[in-house]
Amino acid sequence: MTVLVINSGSSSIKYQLVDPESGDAIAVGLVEQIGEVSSRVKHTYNGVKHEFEQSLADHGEGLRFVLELFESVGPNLSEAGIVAVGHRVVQGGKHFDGPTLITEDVRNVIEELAPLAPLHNPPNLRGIDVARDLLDVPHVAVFDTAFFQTLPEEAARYALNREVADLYGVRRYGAHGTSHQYVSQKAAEWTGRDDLKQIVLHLGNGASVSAVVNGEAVDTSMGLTPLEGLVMGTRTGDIDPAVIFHLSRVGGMSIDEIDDLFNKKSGVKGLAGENDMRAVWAMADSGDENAREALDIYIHRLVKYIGSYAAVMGGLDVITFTAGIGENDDLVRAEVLERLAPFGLTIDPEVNSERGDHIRRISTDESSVTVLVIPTNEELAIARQAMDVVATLA
Ligand SMILES: Nc1ncnc2c1ncn2[C@@H]1O[C@H](COP(=O)(O)OP(=O)(O)O)[C@@H](O)[C@H]1O
Ligand SMILES: CC(=O)OP(=O)(O)O
Ligand SMILES: [Mg+2]
Repeated sequence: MTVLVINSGSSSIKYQLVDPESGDAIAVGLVEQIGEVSSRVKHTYNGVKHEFEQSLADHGEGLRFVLELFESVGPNLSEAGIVAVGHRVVQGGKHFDGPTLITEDVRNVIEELAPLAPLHNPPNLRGIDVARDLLDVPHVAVFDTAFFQTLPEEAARYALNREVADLYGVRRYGAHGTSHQYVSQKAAEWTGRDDLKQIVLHLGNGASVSAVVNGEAVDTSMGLTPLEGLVMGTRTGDIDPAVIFHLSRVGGMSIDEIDDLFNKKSGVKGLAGENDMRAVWAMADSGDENAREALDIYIHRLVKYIGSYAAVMGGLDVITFTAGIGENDDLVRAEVLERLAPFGLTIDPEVNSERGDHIRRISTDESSVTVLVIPTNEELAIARQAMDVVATLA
């Protein structure tokens, strides 16, 4: 019994054929640079990595190519015992508080919500359409926003005119919820406690932080769209909204140009010229002042959120780092935690510099807060949630 999981990002598709019970991945793959002159595809099956360079105009073409790879390289999908396809969908608005069977109506709601995740929902939808066309099994949407449906009103509502906000559905929906939920549950299991005050730092290309009390989210940094909050690979995160008025009135920029600037040309890339943290550290090490400043701004924003979420929760037991940067970048972790030393956080540098896919505690026995590194696994979480829906269909 297997589930095919499709995670379409703004310019990539991550996919896994996974056994939801054991958690074993039978095949995993990644399509990158979709829409550019040449896209890169990596497909791993039976321990062998197959790589391709291919022109793939959009996510639909990308997914078709992937499904053909399963035929040519394997495993053959018609013999793989697929019982469901799980789709990551970033924005579910107020409509969905859990995994949902994709019907025509559900598909149309995901389409209507596209303006609230313009970089994510359209590719999510292309993946859904192509996969539903080619694979005749239940398709389940797992929403990034679902875990944040419990946010208290004080965290979810902006101090924006109530009538306008309600008319246009303007509130904070959050994102990356599947990861925040998976990782916070793992932290509870690891510590053997479910009464924790936790901060989860999901630091990938997109990045967000959540405050979780007793397993429920009470605040998170992404808002109406995945643009709010932390400094990200290419996104500004928090910024005074008056910057938009200024760039429009004084800079003569259009709304679409500002949207593109904030989402794709800002963040670490807009400050340092590169968005991969490995490149940014290398630049900073060789004396590039803009790169060093980009890191300082990135770390400053993280420290600010950690402090404010500890205050919101009235205490803090566990901080967990996850996703590409959170799991792999020991220098970011060390600099963030160094700045929290006045609050009694102490770090074990040796454990912090360990590499690998294992859960580890990087704080010392004496530390006032337990600090963990926990690899996220959105694909496994999506597969298991898809199975929960399939179980209700029998
Ligand atoms: N060894 C590493 N050291 C530092 N940063 C890393 C390392 N590996 C990956 N990253 C960072 O992780 C990012 C990708 O994270 P990921 O969670 O896969 O993002 P997304 O899901 O948004 O594509 C890269 O852009 C890079 O900055
Ligand atoms: C919501 C979001 O930012 O997702 P990603 O990190 O995959 O871009
Ligand atoms: Mg991601």
